Amino acid sequence: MSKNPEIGYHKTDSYNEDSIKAISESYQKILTAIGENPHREGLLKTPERAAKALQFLTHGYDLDASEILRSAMFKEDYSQMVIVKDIEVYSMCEHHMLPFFGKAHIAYIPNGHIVGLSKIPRVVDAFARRLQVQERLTNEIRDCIQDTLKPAGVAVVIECKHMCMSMRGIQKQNSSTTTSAFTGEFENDKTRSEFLRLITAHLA
Ligand SMILES: Nc1nc2c(ncn2[C@@H]2O[C@H](COP(=O)(O)OP(=O)(O)OP(=O)(O)O)[C@@H](O)[C@H]2O)c(=O)[nH]1
Ligand SMILES: [Zn+2]
Repeated sequence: MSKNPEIGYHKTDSYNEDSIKAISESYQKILTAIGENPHREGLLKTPERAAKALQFLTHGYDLDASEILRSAMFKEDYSQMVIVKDIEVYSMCEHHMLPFFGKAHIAYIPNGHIVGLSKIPRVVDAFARRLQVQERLTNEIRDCIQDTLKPAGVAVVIECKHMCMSMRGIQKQNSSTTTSAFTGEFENDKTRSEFLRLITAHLA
């Protein structure tokens, strides 16, 4: 898989064949362990398909989130809040390897540089497409933007539903989890409130 920041995400034709082979062999053993027959027709290609799916779902390990941001930073004299909201998040909890998914809302206040807007969702994906906990995902996005772009402040709010809490375990279908992380000017109540108001407002 590529680390090229210009690509920035996984290309479906660039699987790592050695790793696909190793994961497929493991999935074949899992099929046997759950009482299935991995040689029946419907399951013949399943280990390989599942291996490719897992490699896609964890392709963030091969991405350099800072490099993605650095590839599109522009000098600009704009110092108001920039918000990208409702960014779809798909990740996998590191405890059960089940999906958690929802939305991220991200803002920064430029300090000499702005960043190409698409790079913010790309940073989200680079960290989300790994085994994660929602809290670490939130902090990693904040730290990457703060350390690379060096803005006057960063705000990250993530709301997700965790399949490990709905389809198993406590089996709560409607609960969701919100996490947040702030730096700089967003540690100030007034700026943070403005951000929270804007991400809940329906402007369109
Ligand atoms: N803080 C946090 N916890 C998570 C996240 N994803 C899953 N978990 C929790 O991780 C915990 C693991 O707890 P354990 O008691 O070791 O696992 P378990 O026996 O499967 O727990 P139950 O889910 O309660 O059945 C559970 O409480 C999950 O809800 C996450 O992103 N952040
Ligand atoms: Zn879990």
